[in-house]
Amino acid sequence: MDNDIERVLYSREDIAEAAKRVGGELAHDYENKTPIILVVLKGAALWAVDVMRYMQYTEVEFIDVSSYNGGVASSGEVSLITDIKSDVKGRDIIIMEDIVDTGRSLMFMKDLLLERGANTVKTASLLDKKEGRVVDATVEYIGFDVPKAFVVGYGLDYSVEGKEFYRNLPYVGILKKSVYAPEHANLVDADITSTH
Ligand SMILES: O=P(O)(O)OC[C@H]1O[C@H](OP(=O)(O)OP(=O)(O)O)[C@H](O)[C@@H]1O
Ligand code: HPA
Ligand SMILES: [Mg+2]
Repeated sequence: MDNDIERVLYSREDIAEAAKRVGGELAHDYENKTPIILVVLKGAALWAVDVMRYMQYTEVEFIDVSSYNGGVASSGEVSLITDIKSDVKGRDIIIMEDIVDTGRSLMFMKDLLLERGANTVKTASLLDKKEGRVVDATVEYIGFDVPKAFVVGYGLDYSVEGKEFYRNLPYVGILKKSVYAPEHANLVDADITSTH
């Protein structure tokens, strides 16, 4: 799998430091509050666990939304796969994301939560790809500002035909173009699947 990575952007140690920093900021800003950490499945699971260790009181909820039905481009439509279990009315919500790219997933969730009467909705994302934005979605707590490239690792996947790859890499790196656009290299499909 490491062979499919063009360049490592953030090491395991860089990410641990970012989680400590963001967790500290959240602990400070939500002192004496009872926020709900809303983990966006599946990609944000690793980052969310790291960050919440630095916080005091939190409740944890999960939501699963999807807009990348395989491949490297947003389908443009966000679908709600699994809804939140608890009532968010009057609550302070911290959305935990691995990446905010076009911003569509985040916008979809913010609208949903505010419509249901959440008191505040803020976002803590491992990565903020500002150059990818097509809607006006803001991230309040950012691990790293990431350049406009398809990145994988530390929760972020590249999926082909329902199979997910690279989520378990302990770092974040740029995926080689030859993996998803074989015409850019001397690779054929068979080589791609055999490299994972
Ligand atoms: O800003 P956007 O362009 O909407 O992209 C960001 C979203 O895309 C990814 O999720 P994905 O749909 O791939 O689901 P996954 O986390 O299960 O891989 C990522 O985890 C974010 O939720
Ligand atoms: O760069 C990305 N990598 C993986 N998943 C993503 N979902 C949105 N952007 C990305
Ligand atoms: Mg994905």
